Amino acid sequence: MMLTNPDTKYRPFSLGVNMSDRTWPDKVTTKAPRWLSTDLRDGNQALADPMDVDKKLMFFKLLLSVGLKEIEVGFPSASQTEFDFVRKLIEENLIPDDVTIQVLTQSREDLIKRSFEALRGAKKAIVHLYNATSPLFRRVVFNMDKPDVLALARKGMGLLVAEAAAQPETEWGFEYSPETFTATEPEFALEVCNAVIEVVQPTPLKPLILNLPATVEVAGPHTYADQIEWFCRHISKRDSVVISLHPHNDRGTGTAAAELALLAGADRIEGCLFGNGERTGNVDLVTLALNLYTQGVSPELDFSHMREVVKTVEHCNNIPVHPRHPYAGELVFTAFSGSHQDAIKKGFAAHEKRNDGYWEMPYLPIDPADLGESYEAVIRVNSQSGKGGIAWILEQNHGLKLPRPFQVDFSKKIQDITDASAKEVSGTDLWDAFQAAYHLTGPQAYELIEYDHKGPVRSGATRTFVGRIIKDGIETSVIGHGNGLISSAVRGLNSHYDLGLEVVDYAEHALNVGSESQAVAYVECRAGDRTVFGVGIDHDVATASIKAVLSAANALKV
Ligand SMILES: CC(=O)SCCNC(=O)CCNC(=O)[C@H](O)C(C)(C)COP(=O)(O)OP(=O)(O)OC[C@H]1O[C@@H](n2cnc3c(N)ncnc32)[C@H](O)[C@@H]1OP(=O)(O)O
Ligand SMILES: CC(C)C(=O)C(=O)O
Ligand SMILES: [Mg+2]
Repeated sequence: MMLTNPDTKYRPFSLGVNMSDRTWPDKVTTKAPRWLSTDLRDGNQALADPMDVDKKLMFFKLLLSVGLKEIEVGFPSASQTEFDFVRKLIEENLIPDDVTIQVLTQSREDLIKRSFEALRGAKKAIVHLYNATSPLFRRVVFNMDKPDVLALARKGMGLLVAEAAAQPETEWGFEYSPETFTATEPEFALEVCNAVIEVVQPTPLKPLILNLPATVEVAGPHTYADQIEWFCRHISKRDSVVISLHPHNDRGTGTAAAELALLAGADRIEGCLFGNGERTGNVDLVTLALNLYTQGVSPELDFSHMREVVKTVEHCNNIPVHPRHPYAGELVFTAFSGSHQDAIKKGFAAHEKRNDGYWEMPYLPIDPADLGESYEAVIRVNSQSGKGGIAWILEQNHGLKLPRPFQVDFSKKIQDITDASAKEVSGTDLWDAFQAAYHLTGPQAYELIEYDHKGPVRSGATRTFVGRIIKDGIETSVIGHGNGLISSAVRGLNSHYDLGLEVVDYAEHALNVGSESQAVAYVECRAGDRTVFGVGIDHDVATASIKAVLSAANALKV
């Protein structure tokens, strides 16, 4: 049972810095940060079955296709697989010149040496060393005082510098993480990082990466932003350090934390695609990048092949991407509900009319096409749907532009189907239902064989419709007079079959689907107190209109 009194079990976060003069809330992000993917390290270490070399390579290639330039490829001292993967990348020359690989190590001499062994012969590499700095870890995990922790960081970074000097053929970069940064006293985190700066002696041309992780997310995103702004203000040699973020998502605010901390002065973000990673995951690079994109800022990452990205990541991680995952889930561009569909349909029409390129679409913050998605999934129909969505699908798939009263009529018929089935109706089902509802397929009481239309083509002149119609299996000749094709046909049908049909509205348009050019005609008819609708499709627009009248006549039989 849930405790009613968490205050006897949990303490509120209290290591915040005093930042009443914070400046980040007024800032705007105008350029992409440096990105590092840690899918192959932090993501991988969180999998029940870590990736083998083949999967790591597949993921690595995917990251290259997305445009990642810094990739943490593993923890080579952890296992043979991790070591072998780094060797493979180097020995088989699989790392493009503009890409830098990074590896992680603890501050332990044997592990550091093994990491450098793994990296031998690399053109460029970043060695990333971490040790936890927070009071809890000092007390419980390391049994160390602050000076011991400082010494551990200094010693490890000193070893990195020495090992790098012994392998001068590689262009080295160094990264230091005070693990559990957000839960560390800010002054102590600063002291450790300044000590590391003393050891590494970075310069603006050879900067040190200081990665400030929310190893476990323990406070709100605004607190992380304050911590980062405070750190940026106080760190020595700010021009010689790259401030990197590494948010995890324990409170579900990893993305917010990264975005606010970026405003607070950070230069670089480490995370994983779709937020894989320890526990609730690392911050999601896809969401961060596309959040920038939809603000008109190029993230310098390419997700125009999103389905392929999702498929590969799902395969390598053996974890599905949630159907509602921002930008990537299979349902995120889909509206089932009527008012959303109506707004989207109107949005697309307005977009086409405006033709200024700007994306202003109700309910769709990004153009699915930018992610390589079609518009097919944008509207799907179930019992929550309305006429607009149904009309959209018929227009997208079959080119039909149903007049509004026709939309209302067909939507009622679909509602009956979805209410009865409690299921989604596919585009194919919708088309089948349309053809059946308006007698384009299936048994028909009235069927046109051929017709002729005679008489002077002049305004007000009487013309004659002569048609051969099959009615309930019996062929009949139908003759009617009127001042137009439709009126003469309707009169003919009324006098032969006593239908009492009256056309109250008519519409037609060309139908270009595939290579075929056809015409479609719609009629709305009254017969006594009944209103029926008819549709006809033919290569010839006049024939389409006769078929539409017969379709309405068929509706009277139902
Ligand atoms: C927040 C993060 O993601 S940190 C990265 C975590 N990733 C991983 O751990 C994945 C790879 N790790 C591994 O495969 C293993 O932990 C190894 C190979 C690195 C080390 O394995 P082992 O030598 O068996 O050590 P094990 O992990 O059990 O214990 C950790 C020891 O290292 C110490 N340690 C932990 N972190 C660090 C560090 N950053 N620097 C120095 N020592 C550390 C611990 O205090 C403990 O010391 P103790 O044995 O004196 O108590
Ligand atoms: C190793 C460090 C950067 C880490 O993964 C974390 O603190 O979450
Ligand atoms: Mg991490």
